[in-house]
Amino acid sequence: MIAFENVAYNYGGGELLSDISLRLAPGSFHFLTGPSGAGKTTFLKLCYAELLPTAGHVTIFDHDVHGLTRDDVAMTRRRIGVVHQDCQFLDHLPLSANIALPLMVAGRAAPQGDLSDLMGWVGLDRLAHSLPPQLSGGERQRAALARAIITGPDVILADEPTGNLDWDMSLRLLTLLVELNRMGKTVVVATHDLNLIRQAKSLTAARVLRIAKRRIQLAGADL
Ligand SMILES: Nc1ncnc2c1ncn2[C@@H]1O[C@H](COP(=O)(O)OP(=O)(O)OP(=O)(O)O)[C@@H](O)[C@H]1O
Repeated sequence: MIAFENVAYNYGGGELLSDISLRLAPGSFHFLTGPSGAGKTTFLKLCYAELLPTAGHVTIFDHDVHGLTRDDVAMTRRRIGVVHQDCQFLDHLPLSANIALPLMVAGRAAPQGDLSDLMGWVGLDRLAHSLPPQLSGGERQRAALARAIITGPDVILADEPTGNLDWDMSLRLLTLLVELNRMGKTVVVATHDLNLIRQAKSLTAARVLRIAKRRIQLAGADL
């Protein structure tokens, strides 16, 4: 689904990621961990062609990103839902409109039933008419997840989705991600939170990728 072959990335100050070869198989669940600044967000950006590798090949849905036209990138992005570390909303639009925004941008209408089902699933149905500044951190993160999946992507990339959340809310978000994976979605979650990863192991067969010294390796059972 997404494959890296001898990939490196360099912002200009030396290689941040080097010689990365891995494959994110359809329906897999991966955590990505590593110290702050190790390159987790950079790796995720390579997974949705926001960045192109400075060496090696990234293949997304069987297409090498170097050969993608701008239209191809737009099509590819529709199949990948991204929950950004610092999720931004349009503060003057109600939550339901914010969540439906990716569909509108794609020129598709959100069937009202589908939108309310999705908002119910993330537990935000009663906040459909609220404005983003009125939301708590956990509500914002669940809204960001709903917005990332409204187009029905095959892949969900979440960058520190539980960063500022308390444990109960982190678990709630994790449960949603695990449910999405059970529905067949390929999920990658970047996180510092080793407790969350341990908890997830009781819920799903997640693999853990660890970035260290510019390389990404499968972590052992010590987590
Ligand atoms: N656009 C950029 N230009 C130059 N350097 C950058 C750019 N974006 C990120 N970096 C640097 O690349 C390194 C890795 O950043 P990245 O955000 O991928 O790390 P991270 O593991 O996600 O960190 P954190 O856990 O703190 O979010 C950092 O040193 C960062 O300062």
